[in-house]
Amino acid sequence: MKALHFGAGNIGRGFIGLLLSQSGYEVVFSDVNESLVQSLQKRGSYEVTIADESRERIPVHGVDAIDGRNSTEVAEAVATADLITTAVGVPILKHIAPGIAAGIRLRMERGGTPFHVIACENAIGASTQLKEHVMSLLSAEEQEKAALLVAFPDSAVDRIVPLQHHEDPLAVTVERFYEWVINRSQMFPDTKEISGVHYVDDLIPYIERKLFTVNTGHCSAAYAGYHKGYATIQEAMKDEEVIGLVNGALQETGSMLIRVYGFDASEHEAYIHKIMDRFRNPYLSDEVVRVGRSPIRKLSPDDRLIRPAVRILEQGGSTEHLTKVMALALKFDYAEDPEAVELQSLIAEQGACEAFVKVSGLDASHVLTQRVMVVYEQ
Ligand SMILES: NC(=O)c1ccc[n+]([C@@H]2O[C@H](COP(=O)([O-])OP(=O)(O)OC[C@H]3O[C@@H](n4cnc5c(N)ncnc54)[C@H](O)[C@@H]3O)[C@@H](O)[C@H]2O)c1
Ligand SMILES: O=P(O)(O)OC[C@@H](O)[C@@H](O)[C@H](O)[C@H](O)CO
Repeated sequence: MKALHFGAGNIGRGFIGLLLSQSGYEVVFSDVNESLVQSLQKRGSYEVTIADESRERIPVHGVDAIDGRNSTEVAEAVATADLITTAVGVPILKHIAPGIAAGIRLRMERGGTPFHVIACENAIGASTQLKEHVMSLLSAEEQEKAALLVAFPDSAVDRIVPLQHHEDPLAVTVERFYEWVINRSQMFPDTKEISGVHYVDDLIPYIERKLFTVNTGHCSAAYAGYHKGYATIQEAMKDEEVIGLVNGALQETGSMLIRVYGFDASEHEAYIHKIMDRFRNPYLSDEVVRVGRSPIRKLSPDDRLIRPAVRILEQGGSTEHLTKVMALALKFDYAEDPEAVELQSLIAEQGACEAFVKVSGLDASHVLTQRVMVVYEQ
């Protein structure tokens, strides 16, 4: 069984590639980073280290790589893979869509077997987004045929994998915890299961719980930590004010999630505590600028801040802490992050309110916009 995985980065190697390999797949990575591709081709293996007291080292053998810029090679790999996964970042999905569409065409011509494409990105409905990009490249007739050949089940992935600074470019250190949930109802029946994956019929409660707890809390620590001059999440999570903000934001999203999905309140509280402990993991060093990356995406309507806050307000709840995190996100001026640079220019040219309105999709008169502006000015 061959799995083609787009994105040989942190999650690609440290999570998805590892699990697929352990599940018996021969993993082929497609990446645009030439040196990464060459190292994987040359060595055919890499090592994952678990960030806890055990420092367990897990070898991943039998891997290969292709150059993601070589469209012929990508299409051929798509045409012959048993499974396709991605961990490239949501904005990159549209760039890998042409290769997938070309591979589907080849597969249709050759009468290939049905397969799944699973986007392992931090977004609601990432595989569905990828499907829309791919389908838009096929004719109406091809789309009809493709629907019988390829399905795009959505998924939720959770494992903290920081930026890696090892001598070995392929080595990757990850936390022990992981969770990979896939929407079974969007899959072809009788498909081989990936070991370690939790299959569910309704993914929405899982992806929202993950995104609005792990990622909401994480970016709260990142933006507050950056503002206070901390380099890592681990440093920021020693500051009582940051802890208070993270916990406050998670109590706000937590009350909303409990109300919408009927989660048990004490189990959800334990989930929050466990996540805050994961942020503190002393065996990891996770830079605030990684976790805060792409503030425009993080402040977009369906992401980890705006979507839960709007729903909380509709329920009559408090968004005091989330509002503060949004104002701090507007202050994230890290010069090496293209979205932070873009956001800061927007603020400089049009003012913070107009910039917030543009990225969040909310009106200037929306109560959330007004509250964020009050905190921002303070
Ligand atoms: N790191 C984490 O803790 C974590 C956890 C859960 C989910 N995620 C999600 O996983 C995704 C990847 O995150 P990451 O931290 O691994 O990022 P990363 O930057 O380490 O990896 C992304 C990889 O994609 C490659 N890439 C870029 N364009 C490409 C293209 N056109 N074709 C093929 N490869 C391409 C890059 O070269 C890079 O190697 C993101 O959506 C992120 O939100 C990350
Ligand atoms: O990858 P992003 O930019 O959506 O979010 C940054 C981190 O919060 C994220 O990568 C987490 O480490 C991960 O989602 C944990 O499962």
